[in-house]
Amino acid sequence: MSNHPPVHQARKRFGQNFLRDPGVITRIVHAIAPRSDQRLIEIGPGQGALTEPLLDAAGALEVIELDRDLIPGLRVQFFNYPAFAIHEGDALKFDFAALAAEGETPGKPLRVIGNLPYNISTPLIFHLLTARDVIADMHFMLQREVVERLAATPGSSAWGRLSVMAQYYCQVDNLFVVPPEAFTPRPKVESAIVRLVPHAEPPHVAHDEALFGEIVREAFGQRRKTLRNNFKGRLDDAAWDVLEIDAGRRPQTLKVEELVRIANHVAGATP
Ligand SMILES: C[S@@+](CC[C@H](N)C(=O)[O-])C[C@H]1O[C@@H](n2cnc3c(N)ncnc32)[C@H](O)[C@@H]1O
Repeated sequence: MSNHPPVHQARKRFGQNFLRDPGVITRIVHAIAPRSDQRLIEIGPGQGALTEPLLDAAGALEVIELDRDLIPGLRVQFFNYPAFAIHEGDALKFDFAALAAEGETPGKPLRVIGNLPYNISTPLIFHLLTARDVIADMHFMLQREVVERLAATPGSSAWGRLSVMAQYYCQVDNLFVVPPEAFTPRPKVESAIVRLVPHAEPPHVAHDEALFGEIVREAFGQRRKTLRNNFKGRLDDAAWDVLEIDAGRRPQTLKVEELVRIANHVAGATP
């Protein structure tokens, strides 16, 4: 059992919407299924809605919290848990690879969890993807629309750069929707829980991942244009023939594997 935290006024600039619904909290913890031999990292513990059941299940937990005013409350609340640690700071700048290399179990992959502030969710996911080698999996509560983009399939309206980059590096599962009433204060939009599990090896390997990222950005830069127009400076009709991709298609229809094929062709063609 934890101690009772002091009263805190939710702050908009830190994207604070605190989870209050015990049924939703149980469902999230159940989906994560934490175990005592795992290294759990929670981003943005807030007032500990997820922290407490995660700690009870795993026995150990580290949190990263940016709002300094929440830190004393967390210290009081989890005073009785010896294996609870707080990292004060910005998760967007946090070195997850260095964290995984240190501590009592260096090298143990991290399980990252967070009910994330909506304003930082996409950059934070891109930041975490750079540390994917030290991450076992990630479970996030995000704006429902962002989860739908992460887990989209080619051809759908939600399919875009975020879907491609997430699915290049991870298996992505849209788990369930969480209504605004589950939080205080209530957000204006619906939320959803997503699971991202980094692939040990990407199923389709881009030889130059930075170039792959550029190609994906260019592909979706102007969605209404055909591939021929979007890649005018890079690929001519002969190249599209070699790639066996119809240059009259829209970027929205491209699969991850096709984007990898384009990037690898461009990489090969670049002197
Ligand atoms: C949506 S609230 C979730 C709070 C709590 N986990 C819950 O479910 O009730 C987001 C939390 O992330 C924290 N936060 C915001 N920006 C952050 C950042 N860049 N790095 C770490 N924590 C951040 C906020 O202060 C807040 O505690």
